[in-house]
Amino acid sequence: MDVEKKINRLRQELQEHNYNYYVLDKPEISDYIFDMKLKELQELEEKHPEFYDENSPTQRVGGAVTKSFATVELDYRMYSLSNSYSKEELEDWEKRVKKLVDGKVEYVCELKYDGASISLTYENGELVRAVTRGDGFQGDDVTNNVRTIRSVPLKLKGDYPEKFDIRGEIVLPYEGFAKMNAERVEAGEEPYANPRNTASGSLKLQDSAEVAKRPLDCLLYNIIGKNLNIRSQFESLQKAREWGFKVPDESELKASTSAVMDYVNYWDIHRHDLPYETDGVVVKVNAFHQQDELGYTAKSPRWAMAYKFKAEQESTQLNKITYQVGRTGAITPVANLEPVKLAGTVVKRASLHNADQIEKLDVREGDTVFVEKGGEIIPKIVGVDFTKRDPNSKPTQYTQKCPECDAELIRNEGEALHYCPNTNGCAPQIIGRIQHFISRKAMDIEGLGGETVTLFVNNGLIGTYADLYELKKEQILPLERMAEKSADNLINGIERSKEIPFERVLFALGIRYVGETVAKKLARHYKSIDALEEASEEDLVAVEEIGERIAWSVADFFSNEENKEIVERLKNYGVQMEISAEKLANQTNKLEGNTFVISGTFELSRTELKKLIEDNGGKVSSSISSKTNFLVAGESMGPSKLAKAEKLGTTMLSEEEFLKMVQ
Ligand SMILES: NC(=O)c1ccc[n+]([C@@H]2O[C@H](COP(=O)([O-])OP(=O)(O)OC[C@H]3O[C@@H](n4cnc5c(N)ncnc54)[C@H](O)[C@@H]3O)[C@@H](O)[C@H]2O)c1
Ligand SMILES: [Zn+2]
Repeated sequence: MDVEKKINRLRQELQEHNYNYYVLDKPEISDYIFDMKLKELQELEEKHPEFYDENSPTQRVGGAVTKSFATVELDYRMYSLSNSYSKEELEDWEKRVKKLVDGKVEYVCELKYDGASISLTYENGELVRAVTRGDGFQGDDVTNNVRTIRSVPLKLKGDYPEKFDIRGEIVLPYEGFAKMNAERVEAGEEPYANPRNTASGSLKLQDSAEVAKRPLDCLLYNIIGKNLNIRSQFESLQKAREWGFKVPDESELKASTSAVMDYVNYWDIHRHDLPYETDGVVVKVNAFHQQDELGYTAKSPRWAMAYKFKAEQESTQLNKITYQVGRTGAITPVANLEPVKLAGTVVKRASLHNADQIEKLDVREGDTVFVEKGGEIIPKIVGVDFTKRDPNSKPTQYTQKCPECDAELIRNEGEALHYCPNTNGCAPQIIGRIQHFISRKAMDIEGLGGETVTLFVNNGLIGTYADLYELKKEQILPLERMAEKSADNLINGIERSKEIPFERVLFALGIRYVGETVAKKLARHYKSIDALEEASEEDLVAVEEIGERIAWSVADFFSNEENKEIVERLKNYGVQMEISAEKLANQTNKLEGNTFVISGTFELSRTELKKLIEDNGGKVSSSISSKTNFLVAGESMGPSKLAKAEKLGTTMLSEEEFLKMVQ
């Protein structure tokens, strides 16, 4: 192919991947493949300087500003990093460094945290601004979202300078990521792909209250400003710690690239013990005066180099594709593999996500596939080794029947997953639903665990969660491992669950897409199961924050006669199917459709104010935006909130005025 054409094609391709990665947070290729393509482009451009273009992905930071936030100029540019994948590349870099600077060079090794870059500005010890990297010159103002991250200090300690910027990475530690995904799966939704994209996506949410719920963390690595009196990168890390920032303490000072390689090799193995994802090591020339001598290229500092870990990938044979049925009937395809060792564990199964993914990768039984372990618990298939494909193999036909009950599967328009519609006759759904019903956040039935539920179902004692309320001690005593005392506990636990408030009962029913929050909203709005049952899809969509998908799912649940009967039975056993009279007496819809921000100090506590707003149907948000209807302003309210409210023309209320609204 003609070189110019090839260069242009690569540029276009890389730009598209940048967009998928930075703007949509949905990369379609692995980082390694991306880096190899970028390298190919770089080499072509070096050989053919006549095709130089300042807009090439080799010359520009890959991100972009979005339209959803205010765009702000960065006081100091944010760069990308050059990267290397081998000792040789690192040694070449060292040679270039030594050519350009005088004297002894020391290197700081830091872990390369894999998340979203952020720049924080502090003035007089207070966080005033948080901006994403954007295109490196200007970024998105995400201050309100970043304020909700607990490891970001809002006020500093020690002898910090009057004004400075600090750079870092917003990450989502594995534990929090796994918890978020467990909750999504609970609500019948597809899990998030990996911590990095979820962290970056979280930062771009419009509702800060939603961001606050995400267990994000902020790790800092660089202080920038004027007259800071800091002379090296290592000292800068130390200072940041002293002022109250979270700076991981794995960083080390090294005298040569061979010592750097020891550090890299150690962390390549031990990175799995860290609580968050890392994708390499960043090596930086320590002394700031040497950094100044080295300077920058169009895109990255010459004084730093990222050594990237290779994603852990192996190839193995795919023996069979099987299908699993979840509690909500969602089907997930699973690749059963010839066992292979990957990142220290033996892998036998990998996720294939859904039918689209299988089609996109064109995975077939008998193929040799590439398996990768990212932030996920279960590894995934990232590609097929087509050179090894049996020429007689045929494209995978996604199953049309439920593997458990043989029912014909359905797939709703616009949805990625297939479902088994045989809700009340499909074993994993029956068991999963009862297990969800008894779980801690739902009916919280003490003395009853998931395995016991399976035992009961398999012994024909129960077939729906309503059957729990008919269980007799005599029935369960003969079962394995059931002692007198545990049987009593269990029966008492079931009895006590009749006190669980309606909103949690609604969540416990396990209606697809009705998670905890949605259940609360529906309970508040409809107040009883009868009213909810009568609501049409149109009525439901009209409720604030209830989308079409949820509305459809709720209506679908109640259109099923068996479900209606189960609900009726629960009501007759005395399970709470409406908001209690006492609670109802305190609740109105006076503030429905209005969003409030509370700022300052009041006679009432903030919790009391918040409860008043919510009990009267209003919504509380932590930051002012164009969606805020009222700002309840107390004593000593923050000047930035006031300025923002004035700018947006938000109506301000005193405590007294607010109380009149809900009287
Ligand atoms: N898969 C895809 O489609 C796709 C598309 C675009 C980019 N990418 C990936 O993203 C990378 C390019 O992104 P980039 O330009 O942000 O470069 P980068 O992520 O390789 O390096 C720069 C970034 O590293 C981060 N970082 C983490 N720890 C650091 C530390 N201790 N010190 C300094 N910086 C630290 C900073 O946020 C900085 O902005 C590529 O390597 C590529 O693998 C992938
Ligand atoms: Zn089924």
